[in-house]
Amino acid sequence: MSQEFRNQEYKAYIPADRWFIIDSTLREGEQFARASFSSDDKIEVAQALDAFGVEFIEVTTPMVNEQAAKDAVRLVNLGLNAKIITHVRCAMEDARRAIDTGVHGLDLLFGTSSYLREFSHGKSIEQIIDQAREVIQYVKSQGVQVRFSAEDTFRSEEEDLLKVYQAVDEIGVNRVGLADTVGVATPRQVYSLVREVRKAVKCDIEFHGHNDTGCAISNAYEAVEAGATHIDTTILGIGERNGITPMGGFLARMFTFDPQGLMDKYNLEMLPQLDNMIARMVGLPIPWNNYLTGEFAYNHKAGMHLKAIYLNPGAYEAIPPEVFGVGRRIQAGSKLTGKHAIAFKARELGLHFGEHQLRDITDHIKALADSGDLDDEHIADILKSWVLA
Ligand SMILES: CC(=O)SCCNC(=O)CCNC(=O)[C@H](O)C(C)(C)COP(=O)(O)OP(=O)(O)OC[C@H]1O[C@@H](n2cnc3c(N)ncnc32)[C@H](O)[C@@H]1OP(=O)(O)O
Ligand SMILES: O=C(O)CCC(=O)C(=O)O
Ligand SMILES: [Mg+2]
Repeated sequence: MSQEFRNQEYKAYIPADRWFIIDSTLREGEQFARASFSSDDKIEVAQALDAFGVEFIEVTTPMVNEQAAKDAVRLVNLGLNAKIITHVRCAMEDARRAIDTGVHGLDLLFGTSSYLREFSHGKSIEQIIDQAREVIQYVKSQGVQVRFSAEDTFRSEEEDLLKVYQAVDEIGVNRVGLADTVGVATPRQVYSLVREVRKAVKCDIEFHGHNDTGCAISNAYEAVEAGATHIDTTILGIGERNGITPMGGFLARMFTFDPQGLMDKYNLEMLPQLDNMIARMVGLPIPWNNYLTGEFAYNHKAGMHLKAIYLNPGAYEAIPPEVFGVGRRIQAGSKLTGKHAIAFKARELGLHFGEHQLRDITDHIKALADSGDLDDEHIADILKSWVLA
């Protein structure tokens, strides 16, 4: 099987050095129904993420309990290349506690939608800005990075958002964050709001997208296209409800624009290790249709596909599986198979058949497979018995 990888089919119009990953498996991911990471789990996850090459690791607020604070200290003390950031409410008490852990940055958030202003914290836009000023100035005075995010951005008024973002930009944040907290934004909305924010602030822009309506990956992609610099992901997409942008799916999306850039930046072949690690920790299997690492993500079955796949896998694969450390599955024994697939199977066994014989064998296999697929061993037995017949 020849693996000809046609790079010219990829248009590198979003270079991989234009964006960074903030992996939030140890923060948003802890909010997943089945996640409850022990201290040792957190160390294992952080070390794996660091070996993979993510630029930032976001961890749960130390306000959760004493152990969460100790865990943050332990993660910082690992001395990883990835920066450790903790995610806290925009409140002095939280900021002080976070600074005490020695983290490299604080991700502050404050809800700006009418829902959250009314039912969460009860603050007006002016009060949010005043409180943000005090907290941001304090964090900056401690010499660590600071980001301010308007929680529930996409159900907030644009006028309020721009007022808040411009205010925190002037106070001196490193990044502003746009959060699709309930996963309601469309890709076009994300693109257009990030464009507006891009024009309004000097600092970097982060995007955090939930997957309630299935747009988390496309929204993250649109955010980058519109000028976002940092994307929040979690391994397998775990998070509140049905989660956020999954790291693997996001990387698959971005790989198609700049394959070499991604390969230079991350140890992509570690992805199955990361996905398996989180599947084990949350006690669930990797979904069968998961991006890149799902059991059937690289399964090829229909005869028309198999013919081309044998000649060049790129014919039916956007991304070569080996780049992400996974393999392809050739399912040649189904009723949808074709003579080319059977001929390739025969050739693998050193057998060659004429056109008529091949047609007969294929028809025989298709007829048998009508009552259930044949595995490779069964196909091989049939091919060998045909030679002897
Ligand atoms: C969309 C997201 O994922 S946001 C991140 C969510 N993460 C977490 O909640 C982390 C885990 N949480 C916890 O351990 C706890 O909720 C704590 C420690 C943060 C707070 O616990 P409690 O004091 O018991 O409060 P509780 O969780 O019931 O209520 C939330 C409090 O945060 C306040 N709050 C909400 N958003 C903000 C904000 N951006 N800045 C400041 N305070 C805020 C609410 O007003 C409420 O305080 P109140 O009781 O004075 O009204
Ligand atoms: O802080 C942020 O930007 C995101 C917070 C969050 O998890 C959300 O809004 O869904
Ligand atoms: Mg979230």
